[in-house]
Amino acid sequence: MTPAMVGNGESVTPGSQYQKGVKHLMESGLHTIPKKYILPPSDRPTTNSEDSNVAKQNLQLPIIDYSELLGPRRQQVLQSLANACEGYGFFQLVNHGISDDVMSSMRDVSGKFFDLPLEEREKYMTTDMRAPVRCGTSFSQTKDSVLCWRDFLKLLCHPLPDFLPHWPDSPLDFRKVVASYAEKTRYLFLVLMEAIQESLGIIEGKEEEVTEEKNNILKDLEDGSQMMIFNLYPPCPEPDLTLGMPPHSDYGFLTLLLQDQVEGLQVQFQGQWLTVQPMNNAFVVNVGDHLEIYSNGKYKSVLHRVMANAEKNRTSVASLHSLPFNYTVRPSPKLIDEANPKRYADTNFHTFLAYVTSREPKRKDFLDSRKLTSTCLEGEEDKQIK
Ligand SMILES: O=C(O)CCC(=O)C(=O)O
Ligand SMILES: [Fe+2]
Repeated sequence: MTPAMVGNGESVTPGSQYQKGVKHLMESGLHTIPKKYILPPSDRPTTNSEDSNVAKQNLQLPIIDYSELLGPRRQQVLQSLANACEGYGFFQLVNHGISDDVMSSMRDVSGKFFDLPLEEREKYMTTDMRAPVRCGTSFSQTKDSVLCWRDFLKLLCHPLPDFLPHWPDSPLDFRKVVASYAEKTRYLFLVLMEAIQESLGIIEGKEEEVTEEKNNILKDLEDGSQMMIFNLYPPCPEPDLTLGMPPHSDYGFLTLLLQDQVEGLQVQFQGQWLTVQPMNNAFVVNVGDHLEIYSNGKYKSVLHRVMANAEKNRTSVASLHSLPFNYTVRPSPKLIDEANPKRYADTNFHTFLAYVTSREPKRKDFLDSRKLTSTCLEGEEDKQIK
């Protein structure tokens, strides 16, 4: 995910009439969308493929059964996990052990937060990317030349005691519900990362001797960053002219997404935009840029976007996980040899910030900027960053 940015871009700078977000805009009673939200025809949702109907086709994502991952079928599930991460960059995670109650409480508090009066939400509006709590709108708020139909709340979550006191204390049960959900999703992430490393052949099965690499990366991920992103896509009077979120890939290793029953998420699959069918209480999990780098390109951080719709509010909550912010992400040495040279330059949060604050982020351009060409030598990596 490319978070909102610090900077002097002209899009939603403080004082702009759009700064208060699309929910606020809609409450003023619009019947058409302001010019600032209208995409050029080539970027509009229904004209992105030759056949406009294609955009409405559904995509059946691979399903990973978490409970089976922990049982005697682990090896088969690891193979399915590898296929999903290579072929789709996405899967649905079912039987994950987080109760329906917890999932629905999370959807509830998220809806209630966006229902708070603007004066309450406004307290958290900032463009400081390092703020522990950030309310905002669009995608890269200060850089987007065309705005998108989305409001958000972003919370840093780990270590919890550092951040919890900064979180909104309204609605009443917000902190309690989100803290419990954050810890549970974090645990799932760590179990998934262990399985993913096993599926990549980086670590051996559970019974085997613990390797050096297992110690390092899993330990680092345990101390890692977690950001919770609450998304609100209010009904849009002209959904064919804009998007809830533009095509992008996610920052981090994995994103665990909780969506409601309203369709909207689309994934790029074999050159087409396909809609992910909501599955009750499942997580949509996707590979982020850092896992693509760590796997040296084997697992794919895939473009996705969100459609706006005319009738319904849509909400989603994305939990993004990675290494601690000051750590470097690099391809695993276990996946590099003469036949598989290193394909990505080392990267960290600073590199990312420097990149995204200098331009309007588009599609997967940050990840692309980290790719090494076959002739690029280690020592030349820095040239690519600047
Ligand atoms: O709302 C969604 O379904 C997707 C959200 C998303 O892609 C993100 O927050 O990075
Ligand atoms: Fe995303």
